[in-house]
Parts: sequence; C-alpha cells; structure tokens
Amino acid sequence: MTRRTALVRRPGPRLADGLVTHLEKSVIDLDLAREQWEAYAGCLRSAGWETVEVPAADDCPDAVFIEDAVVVAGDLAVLTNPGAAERKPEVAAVEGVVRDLGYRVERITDPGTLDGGDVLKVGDTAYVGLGGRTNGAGIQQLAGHFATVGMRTQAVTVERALHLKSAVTALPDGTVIGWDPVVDWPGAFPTYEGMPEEGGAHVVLLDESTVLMAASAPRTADLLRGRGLDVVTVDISEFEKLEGCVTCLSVRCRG
Ligand SMILES: NC(=O)NCCC[C@H](N)C(=O)O
Repeated sequence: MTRRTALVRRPGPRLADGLVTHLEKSVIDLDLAREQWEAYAGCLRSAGWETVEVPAADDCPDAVFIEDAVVVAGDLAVLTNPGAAERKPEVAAVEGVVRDLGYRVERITDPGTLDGGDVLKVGDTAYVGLGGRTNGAGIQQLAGHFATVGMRTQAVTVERALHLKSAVTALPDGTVIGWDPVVDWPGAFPTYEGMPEEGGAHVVLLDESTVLMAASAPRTADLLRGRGLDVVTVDISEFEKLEGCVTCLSVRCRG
C-alpha cells in the first residue's frame, strides 16, 4: 500500500453539546467551527493528503473527533469502543470506509474500552494511555491486534489529560513532545521535551519535515521552526473549547 489518505468527519449541528471533562463548558460558534474544519481539511490537502469523509453522525456531537473511532497500523484498522457511552454510536459508520480503503478490520469489544486519542505510534511502538477513556482490557485487545502488524504496545498512565495525545505527540524524528503540567510519565518515552504551550503538545505529521499545529501555540511553532521543521498552523479554537486538538480531527492512513 502506498497512500496518504486522511479520514475526516464534518462537524454536526449538535457540536456545542460535545463532552468536556477537564475544561469549563464555553460557547461554541458553530459557523466558525465549520469554517475552521474546512481550513483544517484544506491544510491536509495542500500538504498532499487526500481527504476521505466518513459519513456524518449528526446525532453525535463529538463525531468530528474522528481519531477516537478508529486506529490504523499497516493493513489493519481497529474500530474502537469509546470509553464515553455518548460516543459509542460514532464507530459503526467508520467500518465501511476503512473496508473500502482495503483495510483488514478488527475491533475493541466490551469490557475493553479504547479511544483512538489514547494511541500514540512512534516507530513500531504504540504508547497507549490508560486513563479516563481507555482501560486495561482495551489496551490488551489492541496489543493483540497490533502484534499482527509488528507493533509493540506499551501502556502509559494518563490522569491529568483527556487522552494520551492531549498531553503528548511525537515529532518526525520520534522525539515525544508535551506540555509538562499534564504529562504524568515523561520518563515513559525514550526522548521527551516539554513545549511552552498546551497546544504546542499537539502535532500532526504532514511529512518527514512538516508538522501541522494549532494557531494557539505560536511560541512552540517558532521553537520548532528553529529546529528546522516546516510548521503549518490552523485556528481550531472552537474544537479546543471541546478538548479537541489537531490530531483528533483526522486519522492519517499511511502505507
Ligand atoms: N482524540 C481527542 O483528543 N479527542 C478529543 C475528544 C473531545 C471530546 N469532546 C470528548 O470529550 O470526547
């Protein structure tokens, strides 16, 4: 497989009813959210990614955070079993899309729960957040599935953030970056560096030298540019109010 396809899912009319766990609820501007989502998808396409829309799930306020519904690795797509009951109906419509893309499909089932936002792949290691949304049974099931594509799985406790990838992501060279106040176990990663802003913990790898980041982390963007990376920024303020970040608005399928 050689592909650079990104799954995305349009925000629905009930976006403002999305869950918040570590933040106070604030007013969401739905029109602005829709514009920001278009701009985000446009950034992916400008960087050479084909975007594929998963059918909207308008009854599910958080469906736009498509990363939580499916995890891909090699030829495998693992449909998740989200830890929040409200989000479980988001998963069903993803299956047809990943099958059409040629993926072999497995799934996380009860009593296991797992949100894709808890899965950080770095090389052939998948770090998986054990916390509010993902439990030990979910991680065990994922480890079994990932073993079939040569990925090893390591659990990392997450207590101060919604998901592991709300706290840390990885640069193209494998360095794990995070925002120290919400990183429970920096020592879990071979290399870890704290970034100066919360939004600076989140990068989407567009290619080997380019990352996509939220506009809310300008100091981190400068810092990463200083390290020789190309940095593309996009304003996702309406999704940040719902504890979303750049990673959770797409699923990158590389092969
Ligand atoms: N992967 C992610 O970080 N997803 C963000 C999900 C935010 C959503 N409001 C939720 O609480 O599930």
